[in-house]
Amino acid sequence: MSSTLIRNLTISDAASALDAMRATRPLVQNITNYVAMTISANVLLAVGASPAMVHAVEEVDEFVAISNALVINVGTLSPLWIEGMQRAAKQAVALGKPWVLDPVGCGATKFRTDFAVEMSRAGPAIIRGNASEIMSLAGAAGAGGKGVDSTASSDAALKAGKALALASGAIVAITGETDYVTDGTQVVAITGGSALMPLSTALGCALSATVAAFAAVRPPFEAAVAAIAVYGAAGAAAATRVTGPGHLPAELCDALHAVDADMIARYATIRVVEEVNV
Ligand SMILES: Nc1ncnc2c1ncn2[C@@H]1O[C@H](COP(=O)(O)OP(=O)(O)OP(=O)(O)O)[C@@H](O)[C@H]1O
Ligand SMILES: Cc1ncsc1CCO
Repeated sequence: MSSTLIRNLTISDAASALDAMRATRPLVQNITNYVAMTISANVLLAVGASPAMVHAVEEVDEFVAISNALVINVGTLSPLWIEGMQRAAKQAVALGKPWVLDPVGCGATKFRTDFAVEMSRAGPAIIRGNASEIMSLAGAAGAGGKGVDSTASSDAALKAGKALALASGAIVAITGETDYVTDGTQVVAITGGSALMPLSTALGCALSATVAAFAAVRPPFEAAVAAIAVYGAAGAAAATRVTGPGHLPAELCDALHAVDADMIARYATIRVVEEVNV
């Protein structure tokens, strides 16, 4: 569990994390699904990081060693990829590199759920998923889910998210209309984004990649909050420029390229909803 006290985490912390991330341009290794690859790479480039989509078991040890952070996304899972994911997670933990688990579609099939549970125990710094995925990963009742889409609200998943954080030792980020970040004890709520975002595929996957970029320069709790606030602000700004979900990914990338403290303050909020007593 994170020992970072997050009481004072603000928009200006998110903006300073963004500056730090852009200053170092972290190399983010993505073992991600076929659907998410291009949008994740474009989002990372637009926000100021350097993406690489690398998953072959023969090269993951070397690639994790040169990366600053890693994403493991189980969206289009197959046995060969599983081996690469297991090996990459092990290497990241051994080398002290932060990695983010995106448990796409957890709950849809036993194969995917069992593997997501296995990976949640393999040392991720952060787990980011939609409400149904987080509830399923936590073993909570009523997770629902329709394939890779959520049928639950992030509010309903908060209790499960806290339990998952305590059980896994990871920071858990639950996305939806309101996004939550928790270490199992402290909870931060972030608003932003747009109801159009779930109508464009893989924007959650691309957010997980963004969270990894921030984890290269900030501790996991702060990284997750900052990345989600930056992304939510850019998503909300992008949504003002479109008439439907079709052009949203392009506008999102433009907004992520332009996002700064003013845009974050205008379109996102960060609020501590539970904190530890000190
Ligand atoms: N109703 C909503 N209002 C505002 N923002 C939303 C809403 N639903 C989702 N978002 C935003 O969309 C982004 C992706 O979150 P979402 O929960 O849809 O991910 P996901 O289901 O894992 O996506 P995918 O599997 O398609 O990659 C987040 O930034 C989140 O804040
Ligand atoms: C649509 C879809 N199917 C498997 S992964 C993916 C991307 C969104 O999660």
